[in-house]
Amino acid sequence: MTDFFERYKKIKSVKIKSKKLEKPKVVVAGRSNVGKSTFVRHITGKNVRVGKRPGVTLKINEYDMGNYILVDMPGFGFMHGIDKKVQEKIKDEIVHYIEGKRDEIATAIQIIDAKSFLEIVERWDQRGEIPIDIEMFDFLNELELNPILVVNKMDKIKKTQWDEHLNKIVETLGYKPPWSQWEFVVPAILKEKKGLDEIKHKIIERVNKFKSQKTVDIDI
Ligand SMILES: Nc1nc2c(ncn2[C@@H]2O[C@H](COP(=O)(O)OP(=O)(O)OP(=O)(O)O)[C@@H](O)[C@H]2O)c(=O)[nH]1
Repeated sequence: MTDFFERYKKIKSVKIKSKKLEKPKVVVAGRSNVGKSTFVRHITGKNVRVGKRPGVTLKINEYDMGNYILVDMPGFGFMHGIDKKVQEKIKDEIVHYIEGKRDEIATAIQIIDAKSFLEIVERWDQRGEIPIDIEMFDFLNELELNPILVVNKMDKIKKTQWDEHLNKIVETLGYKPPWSQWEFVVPAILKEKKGLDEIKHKIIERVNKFKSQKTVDIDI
């Protein structure tokens, strides 16, 4: 009996060690052309291709960030010259990946384009469909990934209209204005690295929380 417990304890400690060695993942998602590659290039410091043509990012890229692994997902949504079926397949692959690796993912970053987000939402609403950006954000929340919503290209919005615009965005996602009460919202101008430090800070907070929760889970 004692032997059994000793052996069990040994196996358990090996498991704990190997779990602790795994680095949590942080996934980056967003429609095509929202500035995802710009973000990944700035945060990783590596030379990621930044394209003007939508749909440049076609595969999943992973970057070792020290404390975590940054996973750059392919851009989803409508893309010129890409078949609707292929677009659906990309979306399905993203969903499949995130669901499959849920336990390894500390958080997600969803980047949206401040201006086109509301325009696209309106268009989809008129068709009676759920806009893909909203669908993705709801999905990330349903999985309790506590996603960071990066509202990029704020330079396209007049400074005096920032609050009104951001309020509309949070309202569209089902949250009450003012937007500033929601910790997950980060207005950004990624091409000028504005908002980058705040995003980094939120990632680290979430990664640390994830790591401490993981340890508690395993010790029980
Ligand atoms: N105005 C403005 N443009 C930006 C900003 N950030 C990125 N862009 C531009 O938006 C375009 C698309 O940027 P990317 O970083 O390639 O976007 P992406 O989401 O990776 O696009 P895909 O590769 O198609 O998935 C480029 O022309 C960028 O220079 C920003 O803060 N403001």
